[in-house]
Amino acid sequence: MSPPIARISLSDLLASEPSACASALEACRTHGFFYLDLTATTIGSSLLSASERLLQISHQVFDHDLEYKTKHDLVKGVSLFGYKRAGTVKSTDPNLRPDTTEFFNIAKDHVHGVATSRSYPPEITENKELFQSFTKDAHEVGMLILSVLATQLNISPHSFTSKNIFSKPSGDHCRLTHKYAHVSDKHAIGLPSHTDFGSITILFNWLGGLQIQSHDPAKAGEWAYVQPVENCAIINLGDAMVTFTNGMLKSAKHRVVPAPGEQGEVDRFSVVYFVRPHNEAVMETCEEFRHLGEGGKVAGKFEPEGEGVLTAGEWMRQRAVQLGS
Ligand SMILES: O=C(O)CCC(=O)C(=O)O
Ligand SMILES: [Fe+2]
Repeated sequence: MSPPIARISLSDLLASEPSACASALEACRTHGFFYLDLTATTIGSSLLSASERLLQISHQVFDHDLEYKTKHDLVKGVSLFGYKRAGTVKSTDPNLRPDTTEFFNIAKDHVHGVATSRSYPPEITENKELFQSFTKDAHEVGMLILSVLATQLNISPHSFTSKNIFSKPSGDHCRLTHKYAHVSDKHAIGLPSHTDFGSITILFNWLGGLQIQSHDPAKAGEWAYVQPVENCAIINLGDAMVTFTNGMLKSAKHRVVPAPGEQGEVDRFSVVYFVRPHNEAVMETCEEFRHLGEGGKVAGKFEPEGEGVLTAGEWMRQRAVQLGS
């Protein structure tokens, strides 16, 4: 079966290769998801090796008992950084199945000293340099993709990157996830259907289970697996890009289910970086897309409460209570 999303080479994007840049735009206008092949680039190799080391750290940190992990709990409705135990994500699953995934969310601002840090377990604090390089590289790849998309849309290449400045306080974070093996509760779901909140997500996983909704008209509404591909990250856009482009670019719904066959019987890990607009960025449609009218009202888009235009910081405070992504 052919993969449901395109595979685009980072090296081609770095070289502004026209067909790769056009494919990135096409992928973001349709699925909002694509594979990014990281081979043959310095930054890609460094991200791949960092993701492997973060996978090892995930094994260690999640192996502790719940009491150890919950000492570093995130505070629902206040901050999304820290530990989230399994079963606490707002459920959007039609059968209300509990999620079986625990997270550690590690703020970019905490590892780079942009904001005062919070408590994290020693497995995380003792590897600060790794978290620093991973977050910096992942953000840089995110900025490359955002500038490719802007250029392809014939707007200033800085239109999106200027809303995601690394050195400014933001909700950017690295997430380590662990889904328990699917043996105890056959009915459980890994992560219920959601869209990501920010601008762009860079995802590393090693086992199947991630699904997006099929874009094949014959299979409308059906879920399709996006399998891990060696040396590739999975890229997807979040709701902020839907707002900035008035729905021209998509943030696709996705979920994690137990992988089919033997893969479902083992623990599953993923390493994620979420690029989010910096806190003071204004969450409004860029001028160039205003003529699209109501096009921005697409399924899955986060609709904040309240009148007027909000900043990303205010958006995030509202979204924090949902604890999705
Ligand atoms: O683990 C995965 O493959 C996806 C994780 C995800 O969608 C999220 O953390 O928002
Ligand atoms: Fe997600």
